[in-house]
Amino acid sequence: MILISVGNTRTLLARTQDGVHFDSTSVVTSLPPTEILQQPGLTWLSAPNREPVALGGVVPTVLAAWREALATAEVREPDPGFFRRAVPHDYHPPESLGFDRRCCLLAAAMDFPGHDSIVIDMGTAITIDLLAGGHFRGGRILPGIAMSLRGLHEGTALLPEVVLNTPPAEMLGNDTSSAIQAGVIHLFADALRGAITDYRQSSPQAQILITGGDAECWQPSIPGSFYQPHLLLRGFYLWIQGGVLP
Ligand SMILES: Nc1ncnc2c1ncn2[C@@H]1O[C@H](COP(=O)(O)OP(=O)(O)OP(=O)(O)O)[C@@H](O)[C@H]1O
Ligand SMILES: CC(C)(CO)[C@@H](O)C(=O)NCCC(=O)O
Ligand SMILES: [K+]
Repeated sequence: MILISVGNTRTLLARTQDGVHFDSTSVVTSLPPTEILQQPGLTWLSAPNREPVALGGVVPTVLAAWREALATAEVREPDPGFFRRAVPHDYHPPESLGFDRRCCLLAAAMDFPGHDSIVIDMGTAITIDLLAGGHFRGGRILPGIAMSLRGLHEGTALLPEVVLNTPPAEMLGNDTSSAIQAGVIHLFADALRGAITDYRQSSPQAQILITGGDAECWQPSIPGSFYQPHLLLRGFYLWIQGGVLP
């Protein structure tokens, strides 16, 4: 099966035989799907006799462009009813819960039944969601790391665009760049730790699953967390399969 997941910054293009191992690459979401399909390295996406394509994401206009570009393929889109049954929730309105959050919650619910999970997705935006007793209890949406750094640069005259070092940062910065490093790294470290502490008041045993473009370098600063690079793809696969495993 081929999986296409449209994120705000990057679009994941993946292929799997078993729903466990994923061959994946990503392209910038702003590139038109027709151009992506013509890239030499991606012929498996557009080859004749191609396998079924699962399509999902969080950018409606880009999803529409993909539907058009894939017109001749067998395109499968996730069924909200299945999600609702697999991961009951009170999100309002229910359909507004982001596709990427749903995929990660579904993977956590189906792969770790009986476990409560705090699901952290560090992408363009960051989400910190609580799955407890098999139900999605709600979560937090934060600006992402790259977006926050860009915001400081674009909203001021004197702050440069900074590339973030790997956490931890020094407590006190003594030049502009170090002060931004200290500010942004501590902002997110404190936000993640705070959410974990708060959520564990109701779910003391909750495990921490962390995924998304910025997850790998942040995982070590969240003690006890598990880096799950393919959490979204795994959930997307399970969703499209309707929970039936091969
Ligand atoms: N090659 C890359 N290009 C852009 N951002 C990257 C790259 N690798 C890692 N990142 C980091 O990943 C973050 C974006 O995460 P991700 O790739 O999960 O975004 P996304 O798929 O657009 O997700 P979302 O659906 O949350 O918008 C950025 O904050 C950036 O720092
Ligand atoms: C929160 C993001 C941007 C995270 O990628 C995405 O899941 C999204 O656009 N969600 C829709 C709004 C919501 O989940 O409430
Ligand atoms: K994401």
